[in-house]
Amino acid sequence: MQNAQPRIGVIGTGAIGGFYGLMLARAGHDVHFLLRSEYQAVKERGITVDSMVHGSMTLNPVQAYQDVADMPPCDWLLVGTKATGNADLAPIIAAAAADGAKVILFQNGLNNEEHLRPLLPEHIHLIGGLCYVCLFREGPGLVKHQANGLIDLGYHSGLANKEEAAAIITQAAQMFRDSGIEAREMANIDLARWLKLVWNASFNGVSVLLDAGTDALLKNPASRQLIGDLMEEVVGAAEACGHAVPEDYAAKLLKATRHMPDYYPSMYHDWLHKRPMELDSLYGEALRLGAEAGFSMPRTGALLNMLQFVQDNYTQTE
Ligand SMILES: NC(=O)C1=CN([C@@H]2O[C@H](COP(=O)(O)OP(=O)(O)OC[C@H]3O[C@@H](n4cnc5c(N)ncnc54)[C@H](OP(=O)(O)O)[C@@H]3O)[C@@H](O)[C@H]2O)C=CC1
Ligand SMILES: CC(C)(CO)C(=O)C(=O)O
Repeated sequence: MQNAQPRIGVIGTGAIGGFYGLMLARAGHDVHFLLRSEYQAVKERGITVDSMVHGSMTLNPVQAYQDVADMPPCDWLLVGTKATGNADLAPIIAAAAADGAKVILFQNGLNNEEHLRPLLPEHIHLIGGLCYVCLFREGPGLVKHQANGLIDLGYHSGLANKEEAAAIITQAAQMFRDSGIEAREMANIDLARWLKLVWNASFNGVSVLLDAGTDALLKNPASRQLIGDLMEEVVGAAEACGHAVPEDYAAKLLKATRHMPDYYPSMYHDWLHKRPMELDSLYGEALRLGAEAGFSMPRTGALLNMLQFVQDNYTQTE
């Protein structure tokens, strides 16, 4: 049974979960937030998004939970955790989901839905969501929003037929648009993931290794060349896997990045705070799929090896 007003749950209230959840709540939706380390701070002071686009926005009080067992069953679930924790995600999603719930996986990388699907109950509709937004956590319950917000949404799997799946995506897109967020309906979620990866596989890892944001990386000819070459490699892999990438896609992304404020990607913040980086979903999966399609990605492979070294150093010394 769906509620008259759909109930929305946010699993993982960090930068992405905090921002999109707050935007939906601000538009009048009934939003419930699952938190972990920041639960107490959010219970006391709420969630604040300091946005360079919308100004400062605070949601207080917050319908916040520390234990998924206390959450009411939700019709929509927005998953804003890092892909590194996906092995533990399925029981949490299943516990928070109403019958026939629509679960939107707001994560970067490839094949996230592919790995999660077999672990989820059949009744759940699984949707991929790619967020073109610049956010980071400044402190407990405090999110900085620097730019953008567009979401690409595509149905991955569930009991819906083709028409029903398209209707679910239209409904999701409308819910975000009504809350002031641009949303596009994507017929092919795998293509949407590859397109997003062109930016993430290049900027995310290089920002960590060179300890630099987008402005510095684009200003220096050597790093600009490296970013461009990495982008072209991912475009090549996507095409080898059968995806039609728009013409001059890498050049267009580089141009769009010049118009963004100086930005340090989400992986940079993981490195800064010595958290696991999304190495497998951003790099490992692309290398595997590329290799299966007979496409070699030497630059991406080298980047992954260096990032693995960096991560091993800080995880093994703690
Ligand atoms: N930041 C951005 O601008 C963008 C990020 N993305 C993608 O979005 C995804 C989320 O990134 P982002 O929001 O930056 O990450 P954050 O680290 O800011 O947020 C992740 C949140 O998930 C919480 N969490 C993890 N596991 C659990 C759990 N088991 N129960 C409850 N909460 C949990 C974390 O809590 P805790 O603090 O306790 O660890 C944290 O609050 C990633 O895949 C990223 O690549 C995509 C586009 C842009
Ligand atoms: C491409 C970008 C900056 C969103 O626009 C992003 O996905 C990230 O920081 O991980």
